[in-house]
Amino acid sequence: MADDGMLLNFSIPEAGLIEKVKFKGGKWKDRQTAKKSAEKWHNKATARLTGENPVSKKSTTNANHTEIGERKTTRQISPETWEAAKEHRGGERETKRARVDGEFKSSADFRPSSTVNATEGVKRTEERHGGPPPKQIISSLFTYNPTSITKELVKTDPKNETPVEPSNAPLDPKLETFTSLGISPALASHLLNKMDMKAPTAIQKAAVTQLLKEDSDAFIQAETGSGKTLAYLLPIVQRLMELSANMKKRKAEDGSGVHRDSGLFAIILAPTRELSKQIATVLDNILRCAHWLVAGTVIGGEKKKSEKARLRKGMNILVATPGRLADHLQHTEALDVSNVRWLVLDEGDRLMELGFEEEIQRIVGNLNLRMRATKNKIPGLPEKRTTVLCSATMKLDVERLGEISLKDAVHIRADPADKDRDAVNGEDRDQASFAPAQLKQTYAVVAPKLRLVSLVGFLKQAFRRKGSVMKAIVFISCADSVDFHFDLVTSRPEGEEVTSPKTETAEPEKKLEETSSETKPLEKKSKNSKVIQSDPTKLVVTHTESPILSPPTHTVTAYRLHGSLPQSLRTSTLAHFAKNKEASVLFATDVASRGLDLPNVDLVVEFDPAFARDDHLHRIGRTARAGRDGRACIFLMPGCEEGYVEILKNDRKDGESGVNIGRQDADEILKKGLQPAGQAIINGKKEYKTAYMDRATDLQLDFERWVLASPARLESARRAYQSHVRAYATHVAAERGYFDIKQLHLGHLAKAFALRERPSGMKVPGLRTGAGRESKSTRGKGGMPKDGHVNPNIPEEGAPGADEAAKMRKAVRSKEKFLRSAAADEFNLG
Ligand SMILES: Nc1ncnc2c1ncn2[C@@H]1O[C@H](COP(=O)(O)OP(=O)(O)OP(=O)(O)O)[C@@H](O)[C@H]1O
Repeated sequence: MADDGMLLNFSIPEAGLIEKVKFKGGKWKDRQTAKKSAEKWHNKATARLTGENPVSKKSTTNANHTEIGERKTTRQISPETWEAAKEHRGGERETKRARVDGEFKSSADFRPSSTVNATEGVKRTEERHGGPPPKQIISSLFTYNPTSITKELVKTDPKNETPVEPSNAPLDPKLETFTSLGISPALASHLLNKMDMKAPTAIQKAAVTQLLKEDSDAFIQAETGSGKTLAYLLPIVQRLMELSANMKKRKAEDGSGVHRDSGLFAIILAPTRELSKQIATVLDNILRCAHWLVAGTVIGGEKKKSEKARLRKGMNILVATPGRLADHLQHTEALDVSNVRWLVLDEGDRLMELGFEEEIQRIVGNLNLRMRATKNKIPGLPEKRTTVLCSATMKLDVERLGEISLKDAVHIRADPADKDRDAVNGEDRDQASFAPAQLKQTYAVVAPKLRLVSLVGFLKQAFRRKGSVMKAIVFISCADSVDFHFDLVTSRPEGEEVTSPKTETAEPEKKLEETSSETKPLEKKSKNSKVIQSDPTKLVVTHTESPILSPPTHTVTAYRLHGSLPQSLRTSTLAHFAKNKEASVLFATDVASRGLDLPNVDLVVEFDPAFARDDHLHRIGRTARAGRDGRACIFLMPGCEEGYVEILKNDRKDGESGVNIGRQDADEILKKGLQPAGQAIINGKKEYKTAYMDRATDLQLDFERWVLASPARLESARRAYQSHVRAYATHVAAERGYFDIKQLHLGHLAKAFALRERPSGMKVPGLRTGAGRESKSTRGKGGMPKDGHVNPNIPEEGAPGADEAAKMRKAVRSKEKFLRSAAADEFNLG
């Protein structure tokens, strides 16, 4: 009705108020796109005129931040939902939550097993926490994402790429042999025939020559997978074999050579039990050609009594963890170290990182003291002890370890030219360590909202062709997040049996009261409320098949590994993963990054970038070992994180050129991983080029529903998210410019954990406790870096653009508040 009293009375034509345009000419695809957007606009405009609900007419794929109860399984919002949303925004009636049928209509790839629908899950959460469920935010995956600032560094045609010579491979057996380094023919033929080692690697050549020639201390530095273990073991075994032969010649006491009672001659210290066991296995393999030499381990994890009994029986080479050895030195009389002439500190930087400085000081002091007190010297035994420090990377704390343990040490490197090159390249690259040259590195630029689906897409693509990727390791920043991702990818389709022959379970140890399987969802210890899942029948699953990652042709097994798992489980999981000859993927924290020699790992994914460059080098070093090929991909978020490409360039000896560093973005990953090759016909329609977006959206919604369907999963997702954010704040100061916590979009990131809640309203009862990565002194309140810098892009109050700035400041403040509230405990990285 018009203001002047005139009454307008006309009917709406059937075709609508606004005439529809016909599109002619051009490509069919362009016409379709134009038609669709015109239709959308037409519906909206008609609805505005008629006062109808526009969304009920048309799909709302791009509806951003729809604060409503729950979305239907298809991406259309029903009239009831629309009503509910209207009421939610201040309508008169009581807010209704939209119904969800819990059915997975759209994704062929992923269907959760639970028959519990999302609304019931939320209700149960509500009962548990005694309050209304938090508002749900269902945002589109493909809108409001930050834009990337990097481009492909060097676009080379793969055909024109010159093959890169492996840098950690064994040398040419025609030119170099073990015997030419001074290794006895017996030992050399054992290496060849029983261990399939024809020639030494470059670091073995340098180290064996040096350590057989002189008794001076040494620092062995070489890239990952270059054979450092044999580089220090071979000279020790060779020298002991010579000692034994000499004793036989001299007809010592009982006329025999070295045997287990002759004394302990060498100690090898490694930072973890896993590594110690690995070294002990290599040593046992070598000693098969010198069976009179006996090796043993003291690494904890078993009763000290049995370790003492072994020490009493006698051994010539001991592999130990520092804590346990220091303990035995103090309390086990049978442990006589007066004859120890070789001390090896393997993975030196990790020994320091794990805080073994004091123990190592005690051990070195003890060895010095007992050596001086020795009266009965064995003829042929060196006068002086040789200490060898080993590391793939060189950090300040390795230098400190060197100060404690080494005297006038020789620096042994694989390529003697490295020193000269360092001198030319200046301080930054001095003593730098590099990734193996043959390793192919890529980085994936993925916005926070797209991280979860992109990871799944990436892995699906990697395992698509049988035999293309045998084993992959996905590095994740913290234990909670490992658990979440493992549980998600191992969820079973509806109605399928949970128990599978590939599922390994174990009773949890006292410290870890948790369970993680589809039927027995993740429930964890609550620190504050003591709501503890202490049912001893609950089991921990560490490996099982992953339906979502398995292509139709074969099965992919998923594993998980982190420091909060009981030692026995960690060991058996690693052993199982190492032996598995089928496609498998290990989700792990940095506990799997150092020294572990897992065969046939073709791909390393750094889903969460490492806390420091050295850790990154160790992680990617799990592949491309001993001259073999390997691939590594790091996920970076658009923006400041992309600056990390500089670090990737520095991984390479060739430096700045950036050759061999490829770039991918989320669209590319999703297209390859989720969209089948060729053009498919779905529901009678030809798939169009953005089909991957629909698939990704469906997958994301499936994940979100999976999380919502059980209170335990919801809790696990929240815990993973919060631990992840706190871990993010602990990147080393030098790299915080790339990983700036203040630039992190917490809301978007929540979507990567399949959460639909605001970060500020998230409550996690009883986060897992555990040692944080950095000491308290290096972290400020709430896990924020002490030197957390202020974003220079935010103008001061009163300055131009101050309104926007005020909003940004508010966002930053609430982010900090969230971090503080979430950081009551240390996050668990182990
Ligand atoms: N001379 C050789 N010929 C063939 N293979 C070898 C040789 N030396 C070592 N290897 C193999 O190379 C792999 C890596 O060896 P090792 O674990 O000692 O490397 P590393 O330098 O200690 O690596 P990291 O720094 O990651 O600990 C092992 O599988 C080992 O069997």
